[in-house]
Amino acid sequence: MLHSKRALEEESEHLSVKTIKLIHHSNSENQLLETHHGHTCFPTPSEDQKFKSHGSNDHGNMSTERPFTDKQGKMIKPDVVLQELHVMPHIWAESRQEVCESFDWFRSYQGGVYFANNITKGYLLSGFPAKRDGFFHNGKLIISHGGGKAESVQQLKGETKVKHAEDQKAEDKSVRALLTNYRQQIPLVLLIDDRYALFPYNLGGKNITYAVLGVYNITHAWAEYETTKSGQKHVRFKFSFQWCKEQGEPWWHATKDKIVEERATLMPVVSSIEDTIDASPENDNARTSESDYEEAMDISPDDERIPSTTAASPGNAAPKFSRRMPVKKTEFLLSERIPASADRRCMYCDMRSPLVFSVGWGCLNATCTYFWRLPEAGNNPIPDDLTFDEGFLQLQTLIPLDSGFRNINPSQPVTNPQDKITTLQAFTRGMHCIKCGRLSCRSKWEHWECANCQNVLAVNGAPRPVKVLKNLNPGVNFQWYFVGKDTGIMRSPVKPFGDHQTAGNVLTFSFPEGRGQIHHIQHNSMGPLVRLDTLFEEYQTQAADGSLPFRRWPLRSHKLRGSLLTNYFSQNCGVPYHYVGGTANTLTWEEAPTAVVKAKEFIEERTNLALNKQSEFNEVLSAAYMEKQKMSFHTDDEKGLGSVVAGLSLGSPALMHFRRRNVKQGPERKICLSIVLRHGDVLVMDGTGVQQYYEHMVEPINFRIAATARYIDPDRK
Ligand SMILES: O=C(O)CCC(=O)C(=O)O
Repeated sequence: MLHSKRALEEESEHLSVKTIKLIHHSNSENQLLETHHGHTCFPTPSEDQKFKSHGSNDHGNMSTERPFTDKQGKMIKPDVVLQELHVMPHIWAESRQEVCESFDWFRSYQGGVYFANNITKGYLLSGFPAKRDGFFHNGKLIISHGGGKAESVQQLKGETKVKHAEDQKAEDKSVRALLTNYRQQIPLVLLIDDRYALFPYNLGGKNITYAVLGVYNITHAWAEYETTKSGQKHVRFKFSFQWCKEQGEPWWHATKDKIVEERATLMPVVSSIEDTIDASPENDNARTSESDYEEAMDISPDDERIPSTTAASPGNAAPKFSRRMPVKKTEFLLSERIPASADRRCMYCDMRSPLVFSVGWGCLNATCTYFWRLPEAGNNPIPDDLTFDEGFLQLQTLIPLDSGFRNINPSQPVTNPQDKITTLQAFTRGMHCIKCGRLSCRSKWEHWECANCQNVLAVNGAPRPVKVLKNLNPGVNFQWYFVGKDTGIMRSPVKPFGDHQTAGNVLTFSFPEGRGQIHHIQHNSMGPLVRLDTLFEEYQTQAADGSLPFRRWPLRSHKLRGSLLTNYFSQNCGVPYHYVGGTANTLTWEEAPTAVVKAKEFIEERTNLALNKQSEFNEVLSAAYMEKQKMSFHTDDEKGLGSVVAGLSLGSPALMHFRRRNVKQGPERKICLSIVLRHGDVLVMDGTGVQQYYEHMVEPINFRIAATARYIDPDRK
């Protein structure tokens, strides 16, 4: 159903029907746009701005020419000259991750509609426009389709693949959420990326991939039939979004001599801030396979809250994690809104639909038998070549914008928490640079840094003593390990070991068919705890002063726009480790921070004593996990890797899981072995088969540091 009956009844009265008059002045306040036959609506070309054809556009491009795909999916380059931007957007980014980690209003890594509790918070205008999408009044009125199910053309390994369209339904999650905003007149935030073909300005010229347009209200919602390239008709939901004028003029309207008033002068956020923790995007990791990557990106679109970067002002007390949607829950009656266009009730389905096209009124309720027909033209189908009705494209008077929407700039991170704890989830969120507007991920442990202008926000914390972390409950129903049924994994009896200084227990798990062993070297009360407690603090001190440069490194393969950083922070010493940062992330042993050198010594001592064999390591990857960070499934299949990999755990407990690799979904793909790693434990993966046949992941319960030692052939090719 297009609208609820009640909502439609409450909607506007008819207005006069006029056909749109084309005005040939681009970038003018009153500019109306032509609907091109069989193509997307786009601005009428001015002398220097010619848009020849708008079709699917799925390729990012930094030049002023925009690429499009033709009907066969072949790239074509129309002679589009984009206008220069005279100001930077107030909020912009180069990668999708920067947006999702730093901007409260859009946290969707995959879809274009970000919603929670059935309310849309952010909507991304990107490639794959639908017919009759439009950018009117220089972006104060935008017409776009509801998310998903569109026909799309993808270039995969040199091959063009067409993903066929399907009918959208009012119950589809993203359509449903957009309809809620429309019915309740809840504003939302529009963003664009550089693939959005209707934005007539050159984002690429300023290295902008994503830009936040601002806050809009949905003034109309309706359904259309769209004929796809393969000639089939599919239902598409369309929405018209109108700029909320309380924001002042849109930033892209600035001309050389008239810079638009800064949005910072708008009213501050007054919505309530709550201490709630939202689901962390698990955008891990450097060695992940495609399916893992997808799993890692699987953030619930029904996320309950709008996450906030942090609380309001620097230097304040405790960090706040999220803020609720500043929405009045009482349903707004559509009749209270000043109607702008002619709605009519369908005599067959009794539902109201707006008058959208100059060709005349037709029922735009997709479930009606007379959907997409013209009652005044013998119920003939609405033709494909359409122009918008002039009245429909007029700007409406909207209800005043709720104060909670008047400043959508992310608040600045808390840099000086009273409790000095700086490893909470809030500290993993990105920053919005107040100097240049860029959103940046927290990629460095020691501070936030703008990826554009290097503006720095210091973090004033203190090392966390291990005593508050090491006894945290891992939240599983086994104390030490879990072995899956029918996995063929055998466990040896607990074997104590020790000498005059140190002691512990070893548990060995043997994978079937000689695929290797896992040795869990546990510390016990006789273990070298003080030494390890000090080491945990030393790691933190050196990370905080930057002498141990913990970084989140870009993944080498992923499907997102821009770079994608690992979920955790890491630093490598010794032979470069290509999977995480390579040489850029590596210090030689001469330069190595003392914490790492001590960790390596401890791992060697412990491994040799417990397993009674001499292992030689020449590389240590240290990883630091703030609250909710993890390392997802991967294998250590670095070229030239020796057969023994041994990792020391410090800080909070963690769960380490193993599962078969290279097997399809099904029981064999399930986790076959889980081990609880505690402060001071060393976990040894023994045998090349462990990496060849299994993959592993680590999920810390809270703040944790790990040092994993390997031997890597320095002469590997
Ligand atoms: O955090 C850990 O203990 C796991 C480290 C790990 O899996 C790795 O470095 O490959």
